Amino acid sequence: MSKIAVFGAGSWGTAFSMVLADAGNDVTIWGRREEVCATINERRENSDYLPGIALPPTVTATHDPEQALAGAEAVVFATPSQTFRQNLGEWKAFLSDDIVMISLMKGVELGTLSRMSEVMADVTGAGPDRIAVVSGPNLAKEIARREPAASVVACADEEVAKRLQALCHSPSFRPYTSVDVLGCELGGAYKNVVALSVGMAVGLGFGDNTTASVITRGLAETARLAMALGANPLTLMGLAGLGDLVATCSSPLSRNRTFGEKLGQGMTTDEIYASTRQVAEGAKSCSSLLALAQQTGIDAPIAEHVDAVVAGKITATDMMQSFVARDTKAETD
Ligand SMILES: NC(=O)C1=CN([C@@H]2O[C@H](COP(=O)(O)OP(=O)(O)OC[C@H]3O[C@@H](n4cnc5c(N)ncnc54)[C@H](O)[C@@H]3O)[C@@H](O)[C@H]2O)C=CC1
Ligand SMILES: O=C(CO)COP(=O)(O)O
Repeated sequence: MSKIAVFGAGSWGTAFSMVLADAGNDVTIWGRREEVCATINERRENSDYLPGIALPPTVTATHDPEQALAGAEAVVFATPSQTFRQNLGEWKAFLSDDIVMISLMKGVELGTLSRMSEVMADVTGAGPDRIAVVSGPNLAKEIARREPAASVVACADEEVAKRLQALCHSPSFRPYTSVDVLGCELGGAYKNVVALSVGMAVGLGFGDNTTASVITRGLAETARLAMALGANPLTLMGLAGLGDLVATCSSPLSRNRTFGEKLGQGMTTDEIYASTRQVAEGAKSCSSLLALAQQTGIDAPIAEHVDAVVAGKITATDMMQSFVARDTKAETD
């Protein structure tokens, strides 16, 4: 039985802990709030994030990072992206020199424009063979209900990816390997921005033609940037690209789509932040992805418009009108 540490006792950290436990591992969650850890240990439930879901006996929680990491062969990170660099700086002292780090996070850092694998490399000095990501159509609540789903485990070292794949292959969770860490991370971060714009369309009362058009152009925009940065185009057609984009943009469970829906209904960004504790990564990553696209010389109208709506510079209605009115061009340009 392998011991795995999972940092982050929110929706996805907890649901992925269940996957790891179902796959036969002994899992220790590090939680920021002691009361959440106590509930997990005493009531076998994370009532704040996954109420009504019974946790397997091999999942326990602690607020002590050293204790969480003791004897762990891999550590999984599932906290918000924008604070991850600071968090990891605090946890770094407890990481062994050979531990493999896995990011579940779907954001790009503001300012540095770093992906989470790059933050892990910067902060710890670890090489690419110790850095991996898991990304795919994996809405936490559905995973926690053990509904069948697939995902991608990406690491530049294929042997490491295969080892991690075996660690998280459970009866309801099917991981595929990839060596395209960049493609998986950009697919995961960009789909949140596209889900914001789809949510806005839904909030404005538009139907399936509108959402399908935005989803498809969102995939084109994601692929344009990711390929310019060196991603394999097939990654964007796969689970961490199209798969996650479809799941997130279609599901009322998505926090990003819901955030967009509220913007479409006329709420302001501050009002939405005040209404939920859960992270909607796209509301921040729209700025970093836009900056990354500008730096790379890539046209990114969806990121540009979502960023402007989130910043309160234009309305969701302005965004939709502008999408249609933009200069016309060939679909493949
Ligand atoms: N929920 C989902 O369905 C999925 C989420 N993800 C990604 O996983 C990451 C985590 O998301 P969720 O677990 O859903 O978020 P969440 O909002 O449910 O939980 C976030 C967790 O991080 C903790 N946290 C918040 N601020 C913190 C800070 N400054 N320092 C340390 N811990 C902090 C919270 O207490 C909470 O335990 C995000 O990047 C998200 O995009 C990826 C796939 C699925
Ligand atoms: O990444 C996700 C599903 O794969 C979850 O999306 P949200 O963060 O929008 O809830």
